[in-house]
This record gives sequence, C-alpha cells and structure tokens, in this order.
Amino acid sequence: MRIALFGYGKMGQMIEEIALNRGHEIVAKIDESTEDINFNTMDVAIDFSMPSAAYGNITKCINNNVPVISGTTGWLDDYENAVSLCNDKKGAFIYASNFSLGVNIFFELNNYLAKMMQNLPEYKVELEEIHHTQKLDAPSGTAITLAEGVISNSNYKAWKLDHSSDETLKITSKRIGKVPGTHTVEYDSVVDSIQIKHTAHNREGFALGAVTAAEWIIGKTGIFSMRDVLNLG
Ligand SMILES: NC(=O)C1=CN([C@@H]2O[C@H](COP(=O)(O)OP(=O)(O)OC[C@H]3O[C@@H](n4cnc5c(N)ncnc54)[C@H](OP(=O)(O)O)[C@@H]3O)[C@@H](O)[C@H]2O)C=CC1
Ligand SMILES: O=C(O)C1=N[C@H](C(=O)O)C[C@H](O)C1
Repeated sequence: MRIALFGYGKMGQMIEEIALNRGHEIVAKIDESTEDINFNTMDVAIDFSMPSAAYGNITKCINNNVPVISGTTGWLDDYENAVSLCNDKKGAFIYASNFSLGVNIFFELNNYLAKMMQNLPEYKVELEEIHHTQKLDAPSGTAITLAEGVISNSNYKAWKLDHSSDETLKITSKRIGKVPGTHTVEYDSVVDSIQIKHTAHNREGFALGAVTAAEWIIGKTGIFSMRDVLNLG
C-alpha cells in the first residue's frame, strides 16, 4: 500500500516505522500546507498533523479521491463539514480521537459503566487526562470521546474543562513531561469510588491502529470509525 503521511512529527515517524515493517511504502511526508502534492501517487493518506491543519488536509484528500485516516485532535468543529464533503464525493474517511486497541476497548468499558451508573446519583463522575507538555489541545480528543460516552448515558448535558456543576461533567487536563496519554474516569461517592484507567506506555498502539485502519479502508466508501475497523459491534 502506498501511504502519504500528512504530519511527520512524533506520530508520523512512528507510523512510518510500523507501516514499513508491515510491507507498505511511504510515498509522501507532508509537514506543511502546500499546493504541490501529487495525489496520484498514494493509495491512502494518514493525517496526524495539527488542529489548525487537519481539516484542510482531509478535504484535499477527499477532493482528490484519496481515502483518509485522521487522528489529529482539536479540529472537530469542522467534523460535520468533512462528513458532508465525504458523502458528496463518495469518498472514504475515518477520524478517531484514539486509534489504539486498548483505548477502543476502554471506550466500550466506559459506555458500559456509564449505563450501570446512570440511576445512581450518589456517585459523582469526573474525567482526568494527562499528556506531554507539547500537546496543543485540551482536553484531549480521547477525553472528549469518553465524556460523550458518559453524557449519552447520564443526565449530564455537556462537559466542561476544569469546572463541574449538576449539568456539566468536569474534565481535568494535566500536562506533565513526556506522558504519552493517560485517561481516568472516576465515580466517587461518600462510601467508595470506582475508577477505570487507560495508560499508554508509548505511541506504538496509536500508530499500529492508524496503519490497521488504513489497510482496512482500501476499497471502501463511506464514513467509518474504529468500532468498524476493530469489529467491536
Ligand atoms: N488519534 C490518535 O490515536 C492520536 C492522536 N494524536 C494527535 O495527532 C496530532 C499530531 O500529534 P504528534 O505527532 O504528537 O504532534 P507533532 O507536533 O509531533 O507533529 C505534528 C506535525 O504536523 C506538522 N504540520 C504542521 N502543519 C502541517 C500541515 N499544514 N500539514 C501537515 N503537517 C503539518 C508539524 O510540522 P512543524 O513541526 O514543522 O510545524 C509536525 O511535524 C495531534 O493532534 C495529537 O493530538 C496523537 C497521538 C495519537
Ligand atoms: O497528543 C497526543 O499525544 C495524543 N492525542 C490524542 C488525544 O488528544 O486524545 C490521543 C493520545 O492520547 C495522544
């Protein structure tokens, strides 16, 4: 498979290593906004760039009939526009806030736990995410997906960074050293607490998931998720 990398930073480089090990070819490494891209050379594009760049990269790929996998976070105000464009152009697109197998299992666990807790008002739920100090967005995309999972199974109407009320779910973001990504969901009551936690030890799981998604999307048309790729139901 001929892969173009949009974004050749920490994730782009890790994806390159895994893709080469799986027998793929990297045909472009794009690290800045440019008009000079030959879309005919690529079978699939993988975008791990920057919040300000992702939407532009994704739309260019869709407009040039290239299936696109995006893991960039912090651009979701434009997600529905990307979906509309992809549907209009009969393209193929996957966004995931987190491509790792472990986190996608954690998402399922979070939804299941939220359903069990939804009629237990004595427990108050909060989320925490910890990432490296270079991260540009807060809260993390993964924390937003977790919050959406809690919200869709509870009376909360929205999430809020660093604040909570009866209506808003609190997300705390911490930026520490080189932490690859740690997410915790905690239900706390006067008598006890229940915590579920995912800790990434490195970036390999994210990168392997993105390459797996790129392999999976070839030949397909539509908007997909990691649930589809991993066949999680
Ligand atoms: N979904 C998931 O599983 C994961 C998502 N992420 C997300 O992926 C994104 C990238 O993370 P990471 O690799 O750690 O970040 P880095 O900062 O290490 O890399 C981002 C790269 O994008 C480049 N870039 C800047 N502008 C453009 C552009 N217009 N087109 C293409 N590339 C551009 C930067 O170049 P320069 O330095 O020259 O500006 C940089 O090399 C983040 O949004 C992060 O949150 C990260 C890990 C997992
Ligand atoms: O920026 C990162 O590094 C990560 N970003 C993603 C997010 O915002 O959830 C995924 C992972 O946690 C690493």
